[in-house]
Amino acid sequence: MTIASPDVAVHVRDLNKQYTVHEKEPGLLGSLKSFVNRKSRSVEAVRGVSFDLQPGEVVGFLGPNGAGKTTTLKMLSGLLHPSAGTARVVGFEPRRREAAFLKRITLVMGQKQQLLWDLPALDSFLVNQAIYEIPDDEYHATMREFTEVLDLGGILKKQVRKLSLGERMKCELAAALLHRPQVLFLDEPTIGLDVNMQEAVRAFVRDYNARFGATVMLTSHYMADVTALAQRILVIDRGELVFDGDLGALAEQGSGGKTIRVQLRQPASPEALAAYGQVVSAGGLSAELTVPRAEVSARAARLLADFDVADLTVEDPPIEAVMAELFGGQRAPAAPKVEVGV
Ligand SMILES: Nc1ncnc2c1ncn2[C@@H]1O[C@H](COP(=O)(O)OP(=O)(O)OP(=O)(O)O)[C@@H](O)[C@H]1O
Repeated sequence: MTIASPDVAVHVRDLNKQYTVHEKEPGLLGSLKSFVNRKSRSVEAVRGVSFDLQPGEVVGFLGPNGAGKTTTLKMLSGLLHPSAGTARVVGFEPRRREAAFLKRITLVMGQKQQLLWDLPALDSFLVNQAIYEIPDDEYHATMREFTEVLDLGGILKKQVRKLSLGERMKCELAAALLHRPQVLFLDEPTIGLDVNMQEAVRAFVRDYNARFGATVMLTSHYMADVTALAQRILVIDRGELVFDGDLGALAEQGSGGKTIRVQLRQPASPEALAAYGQVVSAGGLSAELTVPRAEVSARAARLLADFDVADLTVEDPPIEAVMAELFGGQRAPAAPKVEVGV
């Protein structure tokens, strides 16, 4: 059933996805064995996930490899049917893939290409114009904007196969957003790109969000993407949502301390600073210390009292450090259920 005029952009309740994986031992004998005694394994990729995204929100969707991010985004785009639970995106049930729904969303997968390989990107854009029934004037206006913002001028007429990865990704983004979707599911949109190109993609997404009030759900292994774009973070681990909050609150999850950076007017030795925290770097007039979270104020006050301090800042640990702490351990994946069938 389709629900019109939603208050929330994305509504997810108790979403589950199980994959059934058939297993076969290697070689001819393995093939014969699987013929008479087929083994299948059920993988619970997404388990009981619930969240709502408000219109215009930009949300970072993080988690270790195999956590269930792509599976969730595919369910929200209607490419996969949930095994159980509810998903509504701008009021539509994604699995139905209604035309009105597809016009409002897009899914960009950094690892998969959607452009026609042997043709110039411009031809793919025209195909998308026809698919999404974009009126000519809107198409030309959007193309003008995207060409300028993404600097597509010199590459639109080149065969896609001859584009660099960065150039191709810019064209992929333009093609995927040509119909001005309200909800963007971006799965690793900057993967493999150099830092300049990553920044260009980020700037484009930020600008699109600001101008069209689009809702964005973004996965990325580059934390800079997430910290630059997302106000809110969802963390999924082994199929379950384990965190939903802002970046600062995520940093609190780690046991690591905060970073105090000081700029001094008189040089101080690392030994002198060691009494105030764990010295990460020191030398001359600047120093960086890690201090236990609970003692930040007291240590900062002592530093200000004991040294001639020109500047002092307190920062959360880099989000990479928090994620590495949360997921760095080589934990076994959720124990799969093994089913033996004939
Ligand atoms: N088509 C499939 N058939 C069977 N199992 C699958 C399939 N796709 C994904 N899985 C399994 O589901 C789990 C979740 O995979 P998913 O791709 O959603 O994770 P992810 O968080 O996107 O990982 P990554 O960051 O590595 O891309 C993994 O255990 C994966 O092996």
